[in-house]
Amino acid sequence: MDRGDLLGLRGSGAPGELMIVVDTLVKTFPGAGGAGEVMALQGIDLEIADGEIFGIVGPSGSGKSTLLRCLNLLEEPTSGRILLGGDDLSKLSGSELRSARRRIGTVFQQFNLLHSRTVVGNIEFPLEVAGVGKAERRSRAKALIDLVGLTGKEKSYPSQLSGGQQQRVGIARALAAEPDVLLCDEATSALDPDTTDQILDLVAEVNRRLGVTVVIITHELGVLRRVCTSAARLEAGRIVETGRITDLVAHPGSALGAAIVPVGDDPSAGAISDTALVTAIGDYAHGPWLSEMIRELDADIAVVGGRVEKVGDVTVGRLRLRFDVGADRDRIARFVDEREHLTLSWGTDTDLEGLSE
Ligand SMILES: Nc1ncnc2c1ncn2[C@@H]1O[C@H](COP(=O)(O)OP(=O)(O)OP(=O)(O)O)[C@@H](O)[C@H]1O
Repeated sequence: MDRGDLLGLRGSGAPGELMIVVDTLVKTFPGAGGAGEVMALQGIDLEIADGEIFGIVGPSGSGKSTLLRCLNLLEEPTSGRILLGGDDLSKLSGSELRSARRRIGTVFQQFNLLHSRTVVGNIEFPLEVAGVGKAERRSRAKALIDLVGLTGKEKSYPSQLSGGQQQRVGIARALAAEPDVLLCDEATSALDPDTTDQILDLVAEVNRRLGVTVVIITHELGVLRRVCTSAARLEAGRIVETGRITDLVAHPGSALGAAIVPVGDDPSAGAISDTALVTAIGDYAHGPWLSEMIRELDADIAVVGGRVEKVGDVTVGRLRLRFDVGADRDRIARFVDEREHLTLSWGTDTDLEGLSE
């Protein structure tokens, strides 16, 4: 699929069309010192729609990097398939494989720039390797420098740039071959919080203007909140939950949703099992649903925790509520069920490893 001229800005891809399909992907490595095999990926199924910004999270050793390396064709799957825009990558070899590689750009945590080359030289490098002529290289590099906000820095070397500027070069270089997919491997982990936000905003702009599908490996909840449209959580080489971010947040049983909008422990020291976590999504989060609940249920309710977050461009409010002893849980459930934008679960949140604020 041709992403077109970078100078001509585009909207995102056809909604609903799948860009990446991972089908029963298994990856094993030989164990160290003759020990048995390490099964890094144990049958991953994943669908990523064209134009999405898809986050992948999980604790250390859960298989995130292995999955990313299978997606950018640095690792060969042991079994299973990866389809990119409908093409089965496992069936490609030689020149087809090389051109498939150019459909995927990768941005690294440590930028991985060539220190002996200028900004322009770094961005042009993948185009040189691909045999693109000089005039075309220059014009693409210029458009990308503009896009990532580095105009005036063309002749600087990486050592003369801040971390955020170096990552802008990393993003421009990854986009040089006009890929369909941008893979970001902990691309903001080496950056301070303000620079992280600027780089995330750039990734979102690239996604919107070029229509590039973005896959982000991250341990930062802020990344999921700020830019991701969907996410998957890995544990021990398997996907344990996946979905649109707003659906995960609204879903009462979702550990990832709870981590994205955490309410925290109940400081009133009562039993958590007696409290309910109520989530309100969108405009409803701004509305008087709590007073409605108190009126309609004629209940005494204490608010013992709460948080309101912007998740993408949707507001999500979560409250931990303590009802009076003997409250009618069925009636409370009915009240919530009758309202499309409210969900409720009783009891505790699960603590997730490998995620930080
Ligand atoms: N080249 C390799 N040889 C042997 N085992 C490997 C290799 N690469 C990864 N593994 C093993 O596969 C499992 C998954 O590793 P992977 O690096 O994909 O996890 P991760 O979720 O990216 O971890 P982290 O967050 O720490 O980077 C681990 O048990 C790891 O030790």
